[in-house]
Amino acid sequence: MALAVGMRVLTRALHRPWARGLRVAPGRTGPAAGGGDGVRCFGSPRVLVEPDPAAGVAVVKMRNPPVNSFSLEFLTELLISLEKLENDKTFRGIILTSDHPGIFSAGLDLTEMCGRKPEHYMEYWKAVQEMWLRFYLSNLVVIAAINGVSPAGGCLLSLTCDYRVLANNPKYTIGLNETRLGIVAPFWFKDMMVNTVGYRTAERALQLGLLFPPAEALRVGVVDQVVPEDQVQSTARSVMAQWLAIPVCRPGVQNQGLGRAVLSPEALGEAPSCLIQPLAAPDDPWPLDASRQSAFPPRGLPACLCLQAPLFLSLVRTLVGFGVHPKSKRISS
Ligand SMILES: CC/C=C\C/C=C\CCCC/C=C/C(=O)SCCNC(=O)CCNC(=O)[C@H](O)C(C)(C)COP(=O)(O)OP(=O)(O)OC[C@H]1O[C@@H](n2cnc3c(N)ncnc32)[C@H](O)[C@@H]1OP(=O)(O)O
Repeated sequence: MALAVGMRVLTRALHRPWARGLRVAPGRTGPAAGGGDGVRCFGSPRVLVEPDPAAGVAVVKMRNPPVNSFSLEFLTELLISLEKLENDKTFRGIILTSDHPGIFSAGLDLTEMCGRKPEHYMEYWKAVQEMWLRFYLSNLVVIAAINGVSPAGGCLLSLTCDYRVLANNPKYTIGLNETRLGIVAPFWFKDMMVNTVGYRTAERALQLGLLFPPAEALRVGVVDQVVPEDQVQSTARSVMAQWLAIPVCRPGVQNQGLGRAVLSPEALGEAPSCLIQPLAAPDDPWPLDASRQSAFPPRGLPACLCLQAPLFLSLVRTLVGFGVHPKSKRISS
């Protein structure tokens, strides 16, 4: 299904450039997550924050209908909310969830990735990287309460979290399905998966673009807990309490070196400029040999990405995931 929808979105974006405007969700106020008096929700059109100051926790709800895809506007708002919470010493942890049960996030907004100018790709890609880095390196404990389907970038976002609770609904699949869209997951997506589920499981999952239903997701370790749908939020809160009982939980982990396992100079900001590298750069450390050329375009590569072949190829070369050439087993760590 993800494949069909992905293709449909990409094709439509090419033909309906005018339809890419902002989707503004209505604002909302309400009681604090903890039910305390006088504490109001805040946030932005696409991100709702329900603070529970007494517990030191805020529930951050993604609300970018219809599928919480990562549009540039949404990423910007999400990062602003995170920064606000990080700068407010009241909070030590956040629970990341969807305001629209059924869909945690459809991942990157496919309409941001075709039919645009190179500057837009750079801006967009930078925002995607920043989202990843900021969540991954946050000094807040982040628990994902995954209350819906979570492919590709949606899965990546959850992988930045300290713990993942998934609702037990067979429709709520999770994984890095990029290859099914004819896209190669960037190396840092891949590294996050390797760190979470181990090399062999990640290798197979990325090559086949597997989306795991809850039981499988738990078995391979892409999520930490699967609970009945109506217990996702309460479980996330219990887990958070466990984490917050440790005085230096998240910074402590980073001090031990675990939190920076996949960081590299490329991840820290060079990728956008790599996006517009000439296709056959003379200093290419990994020249496009015949075997790899034959891998392009990958079967099922969306037409719009083919049209942007130079950009796409240099991106693929730079943001290495598993298996541009499936037998290469090239690991960029
Ligand atoms: C700058 C970089 C330049 C080039 C990039 C090249 C490579 C970089 C690779 C980076 C790695 C990529 C990571 C990603 O995250 S790619 C996105 C992958 N996502 C998916 O595969 C999910 C696709 N969607 C679905 O499977 C379903 O929509 C979903 C989430 C299961 C929900 O199903 P359902 O409730 O039935 O809803 P619909 O399918 O009817 O969808 C409703 C509506 O939303 C549109 N839509 C769905 N997904 C996306 C999306 N990712 N981006 C944008 N829009 C999306 C869908 O088309 C419908 O639109 P409509 O107008 O018909 O209402």
